[in-house]
Order: sequence, then C-alpha cells, then structure tokens
Amino acid sequence: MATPHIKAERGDFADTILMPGDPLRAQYIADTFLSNVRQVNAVRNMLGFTGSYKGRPVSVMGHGMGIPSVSIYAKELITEFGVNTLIRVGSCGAVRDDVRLMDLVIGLGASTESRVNRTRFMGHDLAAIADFGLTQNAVAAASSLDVPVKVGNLFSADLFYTPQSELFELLRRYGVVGVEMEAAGLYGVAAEYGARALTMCTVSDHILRGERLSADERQTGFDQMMEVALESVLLGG
Ligand SMILES: O=P(O)(O)O[C@H]1O[C@H](CO)[C@@H](O)[C@H]1O
Ligand SMILES: O=c1cc[nH]c(=O)[nH]1
Repeated sequence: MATPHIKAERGDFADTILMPGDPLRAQYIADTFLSNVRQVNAVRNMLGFTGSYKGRPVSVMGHGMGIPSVSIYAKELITEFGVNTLIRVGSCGAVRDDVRLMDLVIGLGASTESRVNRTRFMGHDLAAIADFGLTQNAVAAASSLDVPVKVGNLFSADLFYTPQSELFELLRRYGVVGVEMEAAGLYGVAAEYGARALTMCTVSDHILRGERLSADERQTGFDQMMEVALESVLLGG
C-alpha cells in the first residue's frame, strides 16, 4: 500500500511516532535509541523507521519543514497507517528572557500566522492544543530524568526569514516559549482526524539575543529531548 508520500504497508508503522523535521535526525534517533530497526519509508528521502524502545514498538520519521509538509505526513500516517500518537521532536528559537539555549520546551498550544486551521475550521479560530495526556507524560518523563522543561505557547511561523522583525518582541511579551514552524499544523491535523499530538523542542537559538548552539551542544541537547520523548511513550496513557 502506498500514499503519494509514504511507500509502506499498513502494519509497517507503530501506533506512536516521533517526528523531527530532518529525516537524517530520524535516522540518528533510530540508530541511537531503537532496537530491531527497519526502514519503512524513503519516498523523497523522508526517511522513516520502526523499531522498539525498551520493548515498546515506536516509529520515527522526518516531517520536513513547515506546516504544509508536516500536515501531509501526519494526515497520511493517521488515516492510512494506523498511527494515533504523533510527537514532534524539533528545534526552536527563543524570545523570552528566561528561555535559554538547550532548554526543553513543550508546546501546550501553538499560535500561528498560518491560515490552515481556519481553513479546516470554517474560518473560526481553532485552539491548536497538545493532547493533555501526552503533555502530562512528557512533563513526568522530564521530571524523572531531571530535565527542566518550560510548558507553554509555541508560535508556528510560516516564514523562517520574516520581514516582521517586531513580531519577536510581541511574542516575548505574550510569553511564547519558542518559535518553530509546525506545531500549530500538527495539532490541527490531530484534531481533524482524532489523533493525539505533542510538540517538544530544544532551543537551538535565541532570536532576540542573537545566540546559537554549536553543533556539539545541539547533539547533546537533542539526545536529552529524545530520551524524554521516548520515556514519555513508555508511560502510555
Ligand atoms: O528542527 P526542526 O524540527 O526542523 O524544527 C525547526 O527547524 C526548521 C527551521 O530551521 C523548522 O522545521 C523549525 O520548526
Ligand atoms: O523555526 C525556527 C527554528 C529555530 N529557530 C528559529 O528561529 N526558528
């Protein structure tokens, strides 16, 4: 069975999937954290893998950059491949004074400049929110691993290079925990198709302070986030 973007059989994916934007990061997660791994997708090089974490079947696949891309993969995974739990593990920029490089943030909700949720919600504002149980599990897993987290509102931008530089000061004033490019779309797809979704991000740069992680720091920080995500999956619920 194949969809336009995923060439796999229905049983090829676990019910739970971790999704970074970068397909090579998906491969890294599979190689580093999962056992009995097999590759289940390679269409457009959007690498997908299924394996197990401490005996629990888990898939991991890239979702690309931006709401249109994540929306395609999330929709096909849910409706054609039986995935019911999608956890985005990404990177984000910070704007708040108290959010620092390498911090782990969790998107309880996601604001956006994108119109996709209005398109699917008859022009009204959909509150794009994470699944409550997944959020609880992620917070509990982080706590048991001694990883501090900040939980709050993400902003999913359409434009990485926005001409509205004053936007970031507005987001800081509203307490946004991180700026990324997919969570609001992922939450909208999950709401439309009855799945559960969560986004957690490692802060890779501070937009207002002009700071950025080194490659080594990014690696370590992301490993910690993957452990939190995978341990949260074991908590089920
Ligand atoms: O690290 P990922 O998951 O790709 O997330 C962030 O990085 C990309 C932009 O560089 C966007 O996809 C944004 O959401
Ligand atoms: O989308 C993103 C990701 C990281 N940093 C940003 O500024 N934006």
